[in-house]
Amino acid sequence: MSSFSRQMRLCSSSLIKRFQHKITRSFTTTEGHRPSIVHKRSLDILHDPWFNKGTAFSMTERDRLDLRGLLPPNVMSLEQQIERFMEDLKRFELNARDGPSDPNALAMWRILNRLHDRNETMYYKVLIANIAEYAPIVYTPTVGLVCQNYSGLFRRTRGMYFSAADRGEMMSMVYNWPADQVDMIVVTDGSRILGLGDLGLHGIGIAIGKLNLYVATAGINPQRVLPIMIDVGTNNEKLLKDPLYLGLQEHRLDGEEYISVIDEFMEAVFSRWPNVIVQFEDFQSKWAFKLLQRYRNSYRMFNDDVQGTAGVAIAGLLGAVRAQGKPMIDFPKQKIVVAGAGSAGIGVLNAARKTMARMLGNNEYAFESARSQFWLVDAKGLITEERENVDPDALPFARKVKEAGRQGLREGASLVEVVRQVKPDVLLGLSAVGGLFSKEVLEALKCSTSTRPAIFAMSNPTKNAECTPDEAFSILGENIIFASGSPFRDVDLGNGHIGHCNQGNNMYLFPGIGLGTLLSGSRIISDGMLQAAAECLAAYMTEEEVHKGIIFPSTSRIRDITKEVAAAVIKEAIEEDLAEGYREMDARELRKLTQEEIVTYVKDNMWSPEYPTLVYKKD
Ligand SMILES: NC(=O)C1=CN([C@@H]2O[C@H](COP(=O)(O)OP(=O)(O)OC[C@H]3O[C@@H](n4cnc5c(N)ncnc54)[C@H](O)[C@@H]3O)[C@@H](O)[C@H]2O)C=CC1
Ligand SMILES: CC(=O)C(=O)O
Ligand SMILES: [Mg+2]
Repeated sequence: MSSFSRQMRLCSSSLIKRFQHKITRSFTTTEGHRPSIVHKRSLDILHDPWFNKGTAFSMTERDRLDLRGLLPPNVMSLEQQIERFMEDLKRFELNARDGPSDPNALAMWRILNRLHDRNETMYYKVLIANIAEYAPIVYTPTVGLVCQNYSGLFRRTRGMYFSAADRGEMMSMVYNWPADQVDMIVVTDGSRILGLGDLGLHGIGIAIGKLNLYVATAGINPQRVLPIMIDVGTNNEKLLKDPLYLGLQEHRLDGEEYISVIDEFMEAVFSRWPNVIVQFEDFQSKWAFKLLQRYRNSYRMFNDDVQGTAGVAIAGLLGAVRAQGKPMIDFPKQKIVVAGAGSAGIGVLNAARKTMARMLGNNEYAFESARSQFWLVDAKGLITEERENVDPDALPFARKVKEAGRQGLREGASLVEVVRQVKPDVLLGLSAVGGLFSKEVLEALKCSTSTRPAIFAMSNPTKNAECTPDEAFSILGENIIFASGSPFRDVDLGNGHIGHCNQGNNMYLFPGIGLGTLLSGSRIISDGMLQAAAECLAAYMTEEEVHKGIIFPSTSRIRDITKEVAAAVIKEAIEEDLAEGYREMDARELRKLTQEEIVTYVKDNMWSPEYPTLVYKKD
């Protein structure tokens, strides 16, 4: 290049730069401050890439554009949004290179999530057809990883957010949701997400995951589900310090202040959608029981961790009795050690005690004597009546001191000591402590008096399982029953036999409980309806299956089992005179249905993903 032409180029490029600089300056000083006129509001703006600013919408804009409640409460700048995006992108590159936390699963979640954002019909068609393969992606275990990385993964908003800062506004905010009909809400306050602790606002991922299953397995119409996060702060110090955290950066509300937020939320959603069903999910135990007692007789609600888990565990425990070649009625003779005295563990114990009492004659004496079948171990060891400040929910299961002494046990005895002395039929873990059923504990279980001991390692996600099926089968041999909360592969025992790994997860019940309640039109969810759901699941497995150690159906059959569970719930609601009907099926018509007709009624009301023909009509 000649020196002349080089000079010309330099000159023209500096001119262009100066000119560009001018253009940019004039653009930012005039255009940047001039408002853009939009002819849209609410979700339509968030779904429009031209106008969407995501979490950067200011509070005044959110009010002006009916966006309040549709976004996480923390307002971000564009720079912060980019920082969050880049951090996520870098983490993804790192994961793909070093493979720390199953990058494939997270990559699959992203691909499925993008499809979910683009085309719900296609998304659910894919999910239903491949439910066994993708339930572990949209639900446990991957959903746990998603919640842990939520601020990086957040793209298009989904669901609603009510925060402590919205007090006094919730009754009007619910109208920002575009659907006039909502059948199912799953709500969390993010305080105990799976076994991962307080994840604050990021817990919305679990509400989304559960509702994915409602649509895929119970056929609830996806236009009528609503995931909700109630952000009352977080006690997770890492999130409190994270400049990119999407939730309120203050400690959790407590006491009356906390209750008043939840009360306001319940009033607001039931005032707009009087027929909605609200599933409480992953609330820390401290509030799970209190809120359940507070609302269960006045609202259509249930707590999945307390009641759904209990039903699944009862079905599994009855399956384990059958697998021993005994009739279910022998259940009250089972010795059961439970590790974990939180919402899930106590929920299971209460339901198991009631089931035993019913089998023993359903009187006070039976209820009292059933309690001696349980040993409850928490982080401080065996719970006895000697324990100071014992949680009132755990108190009914505290062992009497003298009785424990006769068994060679004492207050605070370790899990291994308890297993050694009790020689239980069942060892059930809902402790959120991965590996709690150590080699020593499993060795101790060899002394079980059962012909076929059962191990339920129910904590989620995978890394929190109390033990793996490989560990259980390798130490105890093939003559055991094994179930885990998150999915594991069956174990090849090397002798031509397979060690079956059951998935013992409330996913087998909550969709059917919700669907059955909806279609029965029951105003509450009674103990009887929950019991009917559990018994239906227990009876679903054939003798042949339980003898092979298969006590829960495979996830590929979950849509069918959900239909049966829903029918059982409806039948019970009719028998208890709670059913008020649904749409054209009024209470009188419902009462006329045979068992078979109830199942058909359920099937006919399950949404299936098919493209409808669309026509345009002006408002
Ligand atoms: N498979 C399923 O369907 C379900 C599984 N879960 C799982 O159950 C676990 C617990 O849930 P929550 O009861 O709500 O939690 P939580 O945090 O309220 O309770 C955990 C309990 O485990 C006890 N614990 C802690 N360390 C222990 C140790 N070393 N030995 C014995 N106990 C110990 C604690 O003292 C506490 O009582 C979670 O991992 C959750 O994912 C919960 C619901 C359903
Ligand atoms: C499965 C479930 O609800 C939990 O782990 O919390
Ligand atoms: Mg849960």
